[in-house]
Amino acid sequence: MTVTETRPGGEGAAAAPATPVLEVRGLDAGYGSSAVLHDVSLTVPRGSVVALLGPNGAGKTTLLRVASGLLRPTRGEVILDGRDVTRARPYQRARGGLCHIPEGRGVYPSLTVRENLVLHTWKRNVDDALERAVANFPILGSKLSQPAGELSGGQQQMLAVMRAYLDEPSVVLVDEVSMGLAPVIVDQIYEFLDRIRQAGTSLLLVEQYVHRALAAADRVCVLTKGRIVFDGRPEDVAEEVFEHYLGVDPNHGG
Ligand SMILES: Nc1ncnc2c1ncn2[C@@H]1O[C@H](COP(=O)(O)OP(=O)(O)OP(=O)(O)O)[C@@H](O)[C@H]1O
Repeated sequence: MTVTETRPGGEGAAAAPATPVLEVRGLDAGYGSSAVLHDVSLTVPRGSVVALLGPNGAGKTTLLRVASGLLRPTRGEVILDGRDVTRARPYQRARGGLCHIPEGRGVYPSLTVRENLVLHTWKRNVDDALERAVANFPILGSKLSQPAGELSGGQQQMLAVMRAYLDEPSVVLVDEVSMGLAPVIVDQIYEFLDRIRQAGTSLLLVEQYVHRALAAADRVCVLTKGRIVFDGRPEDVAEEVFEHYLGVDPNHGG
């Protein structure tokens, strides 16, 4: 185990254990006159992993953007740790315990690996943070002085996901973390996310590999054309949902 501490659940007093760490209720959102999300509600129970699945263009990234405050909904609420943050700015939600790891490599390419890590040590001792990063992803240890832009895609993703540990969030939104990566690297990143989860952090995962997401998740929400069409346990996802909405064989691959 390289991540062992229990998460405090962000700034201020932690909410009661039964309070979901994140809830969105009745969200409508879009871009200009283009409506994307329609009456979307979703709950991330404390300590759980929720997989948000759905076809391309369904609105998964849009939902994460609304949850983290990058996009203002036209209707509905976002509740973080029992507090209504619908009107809160992204940095206020970050201070409240929400960490958003966006699609693509969320690193500063011209800064060194060390500098990228140190940017996320506002809650931590720098030496401890570097040590933890290297313990989780040893390859980063030999690259601390290199610009992050010179790392491979997988190494950049390792660096990006370290925020899920360094920021000490209560909930992490992870968007397409596997995109374009070799399966062996994806395995390492999922092992890291599992350690984060075991330490008490909740996760909302958008993932293109349906079966990998189902294996990691306690709960699954399927979004299609901006509407939730399934919300339940991974083992209860019906064949029809796999075939019609997710486009994968219920038993293999994907
Ligand atoms: N910045 C933007 N401006 C206008 N329309 C956008 C913008 N971002 C996304 N959209 C549109 O919103 C819809 C939902 O996009 P979104 O990226 O949320 O879907 P997604 O489910 O994450 O898709 P994917 O799996 O392909 O990443 C799409 O029709 C997309 O074209």
